[in-house]
Amino acid sequence: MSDAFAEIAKIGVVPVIAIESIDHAVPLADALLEGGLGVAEITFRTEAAADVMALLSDKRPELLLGAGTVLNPDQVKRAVSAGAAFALAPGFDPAVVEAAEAASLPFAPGIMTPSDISLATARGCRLMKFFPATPAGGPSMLKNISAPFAHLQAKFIPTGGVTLDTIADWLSLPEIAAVGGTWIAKAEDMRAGDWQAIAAKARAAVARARELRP
Ligand SMILES: O=C(O)C(=O)C[C@H](O)[C@H](O)COP(=O)(O)O
Repeated sequence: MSDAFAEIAKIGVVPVIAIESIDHAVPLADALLEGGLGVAEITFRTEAAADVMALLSDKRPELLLGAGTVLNPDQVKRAVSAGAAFALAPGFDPAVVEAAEAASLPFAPGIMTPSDISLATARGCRLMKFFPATPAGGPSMLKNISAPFAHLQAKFIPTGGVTLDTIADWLSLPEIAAVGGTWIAKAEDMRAGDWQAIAAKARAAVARARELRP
């Protein structure tokens, strides 16, 4: 596993962020860091994503910066030029895996079925996003679909419906590297400039992860 992914597994929580304005970038990063959360997945769900990553890799290099919702090879390139240290996607697209490999960008594709895991592991992936984790069946679903791949040391980041209250259900499984989700940095908190709320949610998530993985 890459250094970036090993670090994510150590932290145990990845905030998934759809950031609407470049003006939110530094205050958001500072809120996460103040909460003790040194990682962020900036998703390509918004226009601002690439500029936000470029700004943060310059101004807040201490934050482990990843690109999320990477849906095509062009976004892999944009993530790399913006200084992202890793990338994730909601689904599995071999063209994206290939582009990430060519760019030496650690990449975790999304999976939801044994077939997805089969395709992704055959393509060399060992860390995968389990999306949408909660509606797809929660921890017991992941436990079952990942069992045949355990000998490959496949690990997962569940996202989709994960909250502070369900972190424990996930992190107690050995095949989980970390949990992810948008509950830490909500769009409405960023819009309202409520950075303290984000710092508090980051702090609570980190504390919960540490309780489970001291
Ligand atoms: O955007 C991506 O690349 C994704 O893979 C999906 C996100 O991680 C989930 O949509 C987060 O889900 P919530 O925490 O329930 O809001």
